[in-house]
Amino acid sequence: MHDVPHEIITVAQMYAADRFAAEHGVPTLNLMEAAGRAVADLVLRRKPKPGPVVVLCGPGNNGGDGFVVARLLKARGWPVTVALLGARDALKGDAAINAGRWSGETVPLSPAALAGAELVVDALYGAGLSRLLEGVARDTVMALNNHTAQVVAIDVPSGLHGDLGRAYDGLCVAADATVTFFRKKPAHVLMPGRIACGPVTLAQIGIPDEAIEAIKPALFVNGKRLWGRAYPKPDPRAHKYAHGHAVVVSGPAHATGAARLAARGALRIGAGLVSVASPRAAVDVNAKHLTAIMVKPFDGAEGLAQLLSDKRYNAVAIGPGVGVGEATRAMVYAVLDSDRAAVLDADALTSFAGETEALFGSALGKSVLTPHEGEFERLFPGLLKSSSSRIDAVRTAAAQAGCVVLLKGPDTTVAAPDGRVSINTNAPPYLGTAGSGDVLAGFILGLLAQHMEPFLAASAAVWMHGLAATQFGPGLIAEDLPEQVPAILRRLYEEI
Ligand SMILES: NC(=O)C1=CN([C@@H]2O[C@H](COP(=O)(O)OP(=O)(O)OC[C@H]3O[C@@H](n4cnc5c(N)ncnc54)[C@H](O)[C@@H]3O)[C@@H](O)[C@H]2O)[C@@H](O)CC1
Ligand SMILES: Nc1ncnc2c1ncn2[C@@H]1O[C@H](COP(=O)(O)OP(=O)(O)O)[C@@H](O)[C@H]1O
Ligand SMILES: [K+]
Repeated sequence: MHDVPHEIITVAQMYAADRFAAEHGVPTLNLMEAAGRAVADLVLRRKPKPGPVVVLCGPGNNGGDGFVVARLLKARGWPVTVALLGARDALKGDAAINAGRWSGETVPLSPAALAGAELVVDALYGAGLSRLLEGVARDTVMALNNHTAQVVAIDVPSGLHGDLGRAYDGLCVAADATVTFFRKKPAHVLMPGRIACGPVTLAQIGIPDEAIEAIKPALFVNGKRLWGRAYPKPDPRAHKYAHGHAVVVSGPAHATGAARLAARGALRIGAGLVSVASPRAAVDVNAKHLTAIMVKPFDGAEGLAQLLSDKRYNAVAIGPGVGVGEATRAMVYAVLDSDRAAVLDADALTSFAGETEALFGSALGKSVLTPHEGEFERLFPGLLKSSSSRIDAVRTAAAQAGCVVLLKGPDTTVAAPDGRVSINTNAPPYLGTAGSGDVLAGFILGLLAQHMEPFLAASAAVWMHGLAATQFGPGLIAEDLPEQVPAILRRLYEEI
């Protein structure tokens, strides 16, 4: 398994990690030296030939890191200028010490200081900046974002808030690459911060790893490190029922494709058997288009309840294509009453707009809700806007619903009611194509059928979905996604 740490820590937790290091005998000055060295190393990797560098240094420790970078690059013969925000004698602590060790050219920060730079190191502010950029810092960042120099940001692109994943008023440095320390912060994975960072390098600078055990983060980059150990693996003793029997509820005769996309996703990801529960009037069309997947006729919510009384069906997905209204609400209750692991998606969510109290009051514990932003707004009106970040919004939603909630998007966020949250970073924009969400519901369903717990199943499915899209590439349509799974699984089984 790859060993880039997957925990994400908040700004407050980062300060706690610093304190932990200091209490365990690691001088903060050493951390700053190692941080600056990691940044200088990245600069040398990105630009092997020396050229004019301007280091923008701010008034805090981020600026202190900048002074270290300036010194290390100058020592290798690079032409380096430091552009300092504020007075040099206003610097404190380790930053002041490193400013004292800088013997090169220092000019006041201004847009003019960027002239001639081929590379700019952004050491103005770190992840803890709790206000918008103002004055000369603002003017310089605006000039920098229109400049041709490549930009390497220290910790975060200045102006970006580490916990929120955005700048207060939208203005932050647009970096070509970012180096951060110890663990990623939310800003490195949430949109639009992720774009402002460019590729993020995680540098270990001497903070003991035990600090993570003390901090106990509940936020994770979605990936194998999070769910690899829980992922269902081939077992020579198993038979198809050991891999679960997944059911997807089909819509009426004119809207059956979505259910079949989900069903195929569930089958490809390894459910032992998959059935499409089909309204009788849609049996013909479903049967014509399905082979390995079975068709099970039913009528109405009562019929669905009767069907699900067969204990061999252990996971159910409902929503894609089923239509909005009372009939769907009744079917959702039939699914929840059956006490199976469940995926509630699309119309199964929209049908509860304005009536969420009853839904959240029922036994949702084994369910995963998979809204996109529109559906999320219908279920949790105003929550996205009133929350400080997407992480807080989805975490609150999961606590309110009492089950796993997955908010789709380029930074798909999955939250469990116990507070765990994963953020996905591998999804390409061409996933925004009709029916890709239906396949995602099927992937989750297939993993639930294989007895994975809902938070890890949902997270793993999101990651597989993103990788399937990346692997197929541009031109993707929803049908392509399940067909990418075999190649992904072949590699995955070797890695977990
Ligand atoms: N965490 C770590 O383990 C390490 C962190 N280092 C660096 O330290 C940085 C964090 O240092 P700092 O906490 O000094 O952060 P900054 O360097 O972002 O500076 C904060 C400064 O900005 C100003 N500021 C921020 N918010 C303000 C507000 N609301 N109102 C007024 N002024 C405000 C203040 O002057 C404050 O001193 C990180 O970004 C990283 O670059 C490194 O030195 C190495 C070790
Ligand atoms: N810009 C984007 N980048 C990455 N993934 C995206 C983007 N836009 C949409 N997606 C993904 O595409 C899928 C769309 O699902 P959904 O909105 O339910 O559509 P549909 O109902 O057509 O299947 C989700 O998994 C979502 O995360
Ligand atoms: K910075």
